[in-house]
Amino acid sequence: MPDVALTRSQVAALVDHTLLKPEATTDDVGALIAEARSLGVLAICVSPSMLPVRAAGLVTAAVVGFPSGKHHSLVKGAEARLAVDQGAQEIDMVIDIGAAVAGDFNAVLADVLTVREAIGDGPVLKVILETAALTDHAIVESCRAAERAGANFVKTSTGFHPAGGASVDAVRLMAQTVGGRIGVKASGGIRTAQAAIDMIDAGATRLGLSGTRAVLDGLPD
Ligand SMILES: O=C[C@H](O)COP(=O)(O)O
Repeated sequence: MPDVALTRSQVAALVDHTLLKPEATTDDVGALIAEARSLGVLAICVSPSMLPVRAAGLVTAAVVGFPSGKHHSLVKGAEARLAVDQGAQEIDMVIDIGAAVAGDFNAVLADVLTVREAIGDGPVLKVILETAALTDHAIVESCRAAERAGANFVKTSTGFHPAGGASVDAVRLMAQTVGGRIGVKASGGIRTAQAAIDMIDAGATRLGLSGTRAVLDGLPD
């Protein structure tokens, strides 16, 4: 994808403004919503216990099986169902990263399918692979499994794994694998406007940011 001179509003339209810190309070989420509105972003992304929220005009996303992914699939499904019942329009679930590391991509597919079946076809389902902890082969096969299971996006990272967050190489590989059939969300450690542009140039169609204002302030109006 050619390097394009994206404007502040064009990038903002791709952003899930995110607050997933364990210490986050309902007041913090209220401030997140106000800032999201002021920044003109697409969505907010919060922990499921913070729902329901009053975020009219914004898309509300909630994480599931976060951040380890080591929850039973049925627990992830129930968590996702409850989040949707409490107003989430998008679900960002974490796969069982160990299954991907072990090459058990049928288990990855079953995990994602369980959540998809729990929420139905309406909500957007994004699947967090934790790409910094995976080989290129595991990234490719996990993308394929997620797509087969009905994911709407594949997503790089939780932002909480010691292996790191999003990389341009991982985003490019994910984008090549899904071929535009589903979205690619880059998240985890994206701190500057240039980093955001690089991810978009590599094929990211959504950005998960906690430091959204700093990223957008680096872009032309
Ligand atoms: O999308 C979810 C991530 O937690 C955002 O990562 P970040 O806090 O490094 O921007």
